[in-house]
Amino acid sequence: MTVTVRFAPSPTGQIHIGNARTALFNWLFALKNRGRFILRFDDTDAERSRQEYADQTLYDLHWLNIFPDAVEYQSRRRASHEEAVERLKRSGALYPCYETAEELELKRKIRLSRRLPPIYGREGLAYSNQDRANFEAEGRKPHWRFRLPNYRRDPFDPVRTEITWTDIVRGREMVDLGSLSDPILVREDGTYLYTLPSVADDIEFGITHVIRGDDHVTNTGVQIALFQALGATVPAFGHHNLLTTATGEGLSKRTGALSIRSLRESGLEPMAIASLAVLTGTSENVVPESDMLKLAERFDPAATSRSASKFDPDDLTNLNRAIIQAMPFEALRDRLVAYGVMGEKAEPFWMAIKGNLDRVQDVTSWWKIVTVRPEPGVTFSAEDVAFLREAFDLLPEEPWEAGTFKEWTSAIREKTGRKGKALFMPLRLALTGRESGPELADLLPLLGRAGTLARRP
Ligand SMILES: Nc1ncnc2c1ncn2[C@@H]1O[C@H](COP(=O)(O)OP(=O)(O)OP(=O)(O)O)[C@@H](O)[C@H]1O
Repeated sequence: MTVTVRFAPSPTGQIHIGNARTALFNWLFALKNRGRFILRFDDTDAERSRQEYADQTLYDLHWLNIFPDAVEYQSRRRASHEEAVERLKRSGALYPCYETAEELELKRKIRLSRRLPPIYGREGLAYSNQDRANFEAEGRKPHWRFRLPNYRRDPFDPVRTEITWTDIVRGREMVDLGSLSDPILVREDGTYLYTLPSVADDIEFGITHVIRGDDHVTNTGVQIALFQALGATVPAFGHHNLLTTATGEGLSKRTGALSIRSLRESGLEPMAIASLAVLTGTSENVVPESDMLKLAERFDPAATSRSASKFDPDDLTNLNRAIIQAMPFEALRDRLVAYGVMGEKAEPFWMAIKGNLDRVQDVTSWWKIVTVRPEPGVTFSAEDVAFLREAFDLLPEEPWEAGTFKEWTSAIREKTGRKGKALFMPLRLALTGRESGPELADLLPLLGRAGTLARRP
């Protein structure tokens, strides 16, 4: 059987780094198992769902190097959901209830006062045809609840209501259906809650593994029961921990915090984001992987920790730096052109500069420093000006070789008696206008003799 997974966001905002974690867990699982990855938009909430968010999600996934085998929209699958509802009604697994929200609240209070669990008492199951006709005559419309099964292991065992499964991420898991109300699957107005379309579509698309955030663990107990009630094979389930902001707040598509779009627009590399989204909150070291197949090799869902994991933007910058440093010039040539970095100096410039960049876009300022002039703002003491003038006068004639910089600084040391920081910092400031940056030995050939002398104070 082909492994088939799905990522099922609601198109109600910009997907964030936590959603990307779910998408990547599924994508890497599919890659590892040569399986299929379906992107399913859970867009049955017509009020909040928007096509532009769906389009944006697909764009974000492509940018992260996730390429769905199929894209589906739940809103276009109503007929298939209705068919599942009819089957459940026929088998008695779905039953009509007529209580208003106030009546339900009152019942809940009464059960609590009697020290019974505050769950729905299944009164709807007891209605006669006449009761139902009376409710309808009052103008009430039914909502439909799914009768959760009670399991009896053998006739001598008490009734068991636990559903267990072996979670791909968390190991042995159990949900006690006895502690839950029979869930409403169809509202009074005929619209569906999340559970039914989700299970009906998982069945129809042949989903073999449902991998998602642990906000769904309890849903899974109910959903397994629903798969069974619909006579379908129950897929395997995996629930990974959720990501939070660095200060521990939850993420939501509606706020736009840590959205993939904002991370992309801030100039981060997709593999830095993917590496962090997958490896953070696991027992794996968060080290950058430069392509998806390598990340897939590292990916082990069972290594994921159970508690929520804080997403630290500083980690992301460090990963980004490491990924940039490992990038061959060829892979970047076209992108650099877009920043104006081109010509014969482009490659040696990249090699000299790449270890100093947080983001690729930072090349612009360095390119200007190298090809035009240092950023203004440095003022030298009279003593340093004298030193620099002396130093620049010692600059060797061209042609230059690999050892030219060393030769120059040895001559400066000998003539001026300066060494270490006292020698190198004024040189660096004069050549680049900055206190830190690439090796001066690598920069010098880029400046050339004329360019270097032009920086003499
Ligand atoms: N913070 C998070 N960390 C990891 N996974 C998450 C996080 N938030 C949501 N997910 C997962 O992303 C998938 C898509 O979920 P959904 O579309 O409901 O997103 P959401 O961000 O939870 O929703 P909302 O639209 O309410 O902000 C689900 O599998 C869910 O478990």
